[in-house]
Amino acid sequence: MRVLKFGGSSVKDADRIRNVGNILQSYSKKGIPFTVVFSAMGGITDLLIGMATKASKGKEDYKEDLNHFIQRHNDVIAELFDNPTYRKEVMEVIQEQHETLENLLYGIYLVWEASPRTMDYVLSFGERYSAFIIAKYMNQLGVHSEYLDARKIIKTNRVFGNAEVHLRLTYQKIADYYKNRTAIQIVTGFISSTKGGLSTTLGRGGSDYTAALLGAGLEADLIEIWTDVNGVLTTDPRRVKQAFTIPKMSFLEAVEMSHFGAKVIYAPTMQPAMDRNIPLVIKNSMNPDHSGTYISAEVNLNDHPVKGISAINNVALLTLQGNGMVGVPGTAARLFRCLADAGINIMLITQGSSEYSISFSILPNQVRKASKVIQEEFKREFERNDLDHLHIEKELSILAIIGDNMRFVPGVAAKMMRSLGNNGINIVAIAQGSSERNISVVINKEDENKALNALHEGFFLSDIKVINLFVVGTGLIGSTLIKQIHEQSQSLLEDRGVEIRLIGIANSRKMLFDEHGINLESWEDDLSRNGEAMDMSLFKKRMDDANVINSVFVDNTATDEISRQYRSILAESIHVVTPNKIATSSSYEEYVNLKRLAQRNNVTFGYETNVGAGLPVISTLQNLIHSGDKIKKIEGVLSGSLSYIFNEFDGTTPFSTIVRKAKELGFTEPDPRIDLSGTDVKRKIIILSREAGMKIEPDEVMIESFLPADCMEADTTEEFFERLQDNDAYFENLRQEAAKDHKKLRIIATMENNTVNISLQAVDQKSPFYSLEGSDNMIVFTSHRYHKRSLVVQGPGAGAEVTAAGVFAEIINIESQISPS
Ligand SMILES: NC(=O)C1=CN([C@@H]2O[C@H](COP(=O)(O)OP(=O)(O)OC[C@H]3O[C@@H](n4cnc5c(N)ncnc54)[C@H](OP(=O)(O)O)[C@@H]3O)[C@@H](O)[C@H]2O)C=CC1
Ligand SMILES: N[C@@H](CC=O)C(=O)O
Repeated sequence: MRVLKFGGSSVKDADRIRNVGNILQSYSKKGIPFTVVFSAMGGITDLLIGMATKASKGKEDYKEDLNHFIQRHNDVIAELFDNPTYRKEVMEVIQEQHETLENLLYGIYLVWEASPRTMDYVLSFGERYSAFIIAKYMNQLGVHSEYLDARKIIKTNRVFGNAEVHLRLTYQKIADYYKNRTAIQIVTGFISSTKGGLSTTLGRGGSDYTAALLGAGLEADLIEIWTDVNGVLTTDPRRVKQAFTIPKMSFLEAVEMSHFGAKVIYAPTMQPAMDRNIPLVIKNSMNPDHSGTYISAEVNLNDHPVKGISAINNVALLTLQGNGMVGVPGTAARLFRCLADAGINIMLITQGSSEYSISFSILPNQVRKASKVIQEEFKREFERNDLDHLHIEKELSILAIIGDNMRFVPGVAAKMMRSLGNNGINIVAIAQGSSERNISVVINKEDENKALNALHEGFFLSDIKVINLFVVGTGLIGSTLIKQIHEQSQSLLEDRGVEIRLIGIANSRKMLFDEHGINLESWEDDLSRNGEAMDMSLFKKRMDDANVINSVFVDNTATDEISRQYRSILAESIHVVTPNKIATSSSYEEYVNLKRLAQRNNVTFGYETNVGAGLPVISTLQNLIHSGDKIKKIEGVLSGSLSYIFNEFDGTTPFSTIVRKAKELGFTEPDPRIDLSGTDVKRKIIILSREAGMKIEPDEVMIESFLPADCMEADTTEEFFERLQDNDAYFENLRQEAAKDHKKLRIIATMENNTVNISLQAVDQKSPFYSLEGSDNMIVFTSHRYHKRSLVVQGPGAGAEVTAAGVFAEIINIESQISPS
């Protein structure tokens, strides 16, 4: 025998009832013996409560609710019953019920009173209507069924609203009633009666309870709870898109999950099933082929240590602390006794072994009462300052990871803390039950979504990791980066299990956000059409508000307006990746602070593309240093644009024309004066020197300027090009002087003996820099280990594709940092 139960959402209208009819018909055809419990149609119980409450206050508009109630049921009957005989039969009975309910409400309206006892009677109409209509409908479908009012078989005490069941009597009545019945019994959920026949109700989750009682009374093989989701999910799917069905769980795991907010099944209702060891299955009436979640006594040691993640939204944490608690027996007993006497439910308790404090969480609406009873109970201790003030924190959430096998697997708690810590989520309190089936943390409510996603990814989605991008700067590098991400996204997902989502994007004019991911094909149009005015502080706020895990801020601008924000962004545990060199080459203090902040917050500060664009220059240097090498000298051609300009400058084309070409090719900075003045090279050699261990400030770099003074006095880029043109002969002269000695012109930066300089040099064939091509950079490291022959990094040092690829690589590498294992 199976007991099936369908909740209100599964029978909320005629279509849904037809769907349930199909499910039951197929069971009947397969010859599976079953009985079915029904809740009231979705929304009906609330409607009944509303109309009775209005009537009890003398408000005549209860009649509107009543009409709505009558209409909803009449409509369903009209839609379901095409057979006139059945329709007539159903309507006659229902019509009578309408009148009874109408009279009952009128009575309440007259006496201005709806006691819990009357209320239970009013509420019984919801389940009685649904079960009766469906029983008749099943007969119309050809499935021999009978309506069973559960008040006949479920007997309770007289605690109206939340009655306690007389189990033995109820089981006996169930067994007796079902004996020798051939028709399928269609039973009202939620309602019951006293021995004397007064209507009672079973409280929250009552229809599930009815099913569990029937299961136990009939010694069923299986209880099927049909709802509108595919079983118990790993976590709330409205918060975590990737939540999925837990195929199997133990009774105790299900109890833990439901205590911590999972609404699929109400824990106490499972008790009869647990007592008699009857498995339950949670299924979706809208997706009957889905196997749902199977809940039984079985604990499978091969199962994942964590089955689900639950959250209780909005709790308060109270902390009682003071020296007067240390070593004093009975303090905790007094605390919890006074709270229990006040009817305050405690959801989580934690006490450090120092015994200096006890923290516990309760619902926020009970804080005032709790505070009052604690002040009274510990009046003397507070007066003598043995206890400090009661500390109250609100706007918190409890998150719990749940699983039977956690106790056998070391490192689960560590992984939980790491997943939260890596995403900058502060933990206010931690508790673990001695069953080790549950580890709970208290966090700020505003972090709840992010925390659920972080934990879900950490424990369940090791195969797919999401990186959420916030990109500022959509010029040459920014737009190339987005293009590359778009082209690569499918294979990244398939080959590396990395999903990159562009959540926010901005240029100097507009910004646009979409927490589900901005379209990587139409982003440009979307940004210009739908974007709002760019405001960096608002951009940061949006980033905070999105509160998504694994957030990466990418700065593709060339301005310090944006790089000034890194500090506060890193402090929020958001990774920063940037080709913009301004921050790392500004004051030494800023450079060190940013690196420390990133380290402290467990996030990446990625600036590999600051030197050599896509070339592995900084990482090579860092590897040398980390492995204990000492850098003696760094010498390099560090500017891609200047390299290109001097490689092309062979006397056939004027200098100024080649500079223009370098800009067109995307080798120069947005403002080419930054390259031609040596500022860009200066920034790069500062960064390399710092990486090599030198505490250098920008004003300590010596630059031998090679530009005529009037060029640098130009106010605009265009004027700069005109002045360069005026000086073409000067540059040609420099070139010819060098060529006379078979030399080539190169801008070379050097760091040696704690001094750093940049100069225009004419180099001969013996120089490693002589034979550079295109936008080549060449960086020569001489170190203790590389002293006979230096270590050389060479390759294109500028250009949109290589630079964007370098930025992209740093973003992808963050995946290893967010790896849960
Ligand atoms: N080119 C190369 O080979 C290399 C470049 N880099 C670095 O890459 C960075 C980007 O260079 P590139 O793409 O050529 O520059 P672009 O001038 O092409 O793009 C700059 C982008 O930044 C935006 N921007 C400027 N100011 C702001 C602001 N205050 N707020 C928001 N957005 C702003 C611009 O907006 P808008 O579109 O509205 O003007 C534009 O989208 C630079 O820091 C550069 O040094 C590093 C290595 C190599
Ligand atoms: N403008 C820069 C680009 C890379 O940083 C250069 O010319 O090297």
